[in-house]
Amino acid sequence: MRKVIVAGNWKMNKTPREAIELIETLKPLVSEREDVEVVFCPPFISLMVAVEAVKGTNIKIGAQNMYFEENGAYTGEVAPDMIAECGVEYVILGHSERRQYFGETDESINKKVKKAFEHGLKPIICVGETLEQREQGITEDLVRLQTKIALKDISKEDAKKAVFAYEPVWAIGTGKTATSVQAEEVCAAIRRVLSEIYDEETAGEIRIQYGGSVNAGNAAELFAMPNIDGGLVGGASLKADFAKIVNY
Ligand SMILES: O=C(CO)COP(=O)(O)O
Repeated sequence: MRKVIVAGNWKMNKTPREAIELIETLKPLVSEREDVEVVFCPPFISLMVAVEAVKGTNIKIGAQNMYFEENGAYTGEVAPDMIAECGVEYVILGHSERRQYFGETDESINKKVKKAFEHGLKPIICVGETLEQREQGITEDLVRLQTKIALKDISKEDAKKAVFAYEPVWAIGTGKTATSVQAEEVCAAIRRVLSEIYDEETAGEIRIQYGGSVNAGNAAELFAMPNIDGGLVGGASLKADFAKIVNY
C-alpha cells in the first residue's frame, strides 16, 4: 500500500521569519494523520529553520531545486550536499517553472535526479504538458518521454524512493484543476511507463502525485483515484487551508 504524500511547494514565498510562523500554525493541524506523509518545501534560505521547526513531528522538509555539480564556480547555485546537510529529505526537481524560466531540460533534470540519490535525497520529479501540447494530443507521449529521461541510468532500488508529480502546466496557479479523470489518466500512463522501465512491482511502489490548483475542495476526489497518491500543492500550501488538504 502506497502512503499518500502531500507536499507544499511554497515557491518564492515567505521569509525565514514568515516560514517559521506558517510552520507553527500548520504543525498541530497536519500532524494527526499517520497515513499521510506531509512535506513542506520552503525556499533554500529557510531550510535550516524549517528543519528545526518540525523537529519532534513526522513532518518532512524538502528543497525546491538544487544544482547537479558537487561544488565550484557556479555563482548562485546550491549543491546537493548543502541541502542534505540541512536535514532535508526531499527535493523537487524539474518543476515546470524551472523548465520555463530557468532553462531546465529533461537531461539536466536527469543529472539532478542522479545527484539527489547519491546524496540520500528523495526527488519529487515533476512532469506535465502545456495547454498547447494537450490540445495537440501529445500529453501521454510527452509525459512518457519526460519520465523516461528523468530516470535514465537510475537503478530500480533508487527509483522506488522517487516521487513523481504530474503537474499539467495549464492547471498551475490558474484555479483550473484537471478533472480527477484527466489526472488519473495521465498518472496511470506514468505508472505504465515505470512498469515498462522497471517492472510492475517497482511501478507499484513509486508514488505519483497530482499538482495544479489542488485545494481543500478537490483534494479528496483527486486522491481517491487509484493512481494518484497525494498532491503537490502550490498556492493553497501557504495558508492554514493546507491542513484541510492533508486531512482530506
Ligand atoms: O506548481 C504547483 C505545485 O508545484 C501547483 O501550484 P498551484 O497549486 O498554485 O496551482
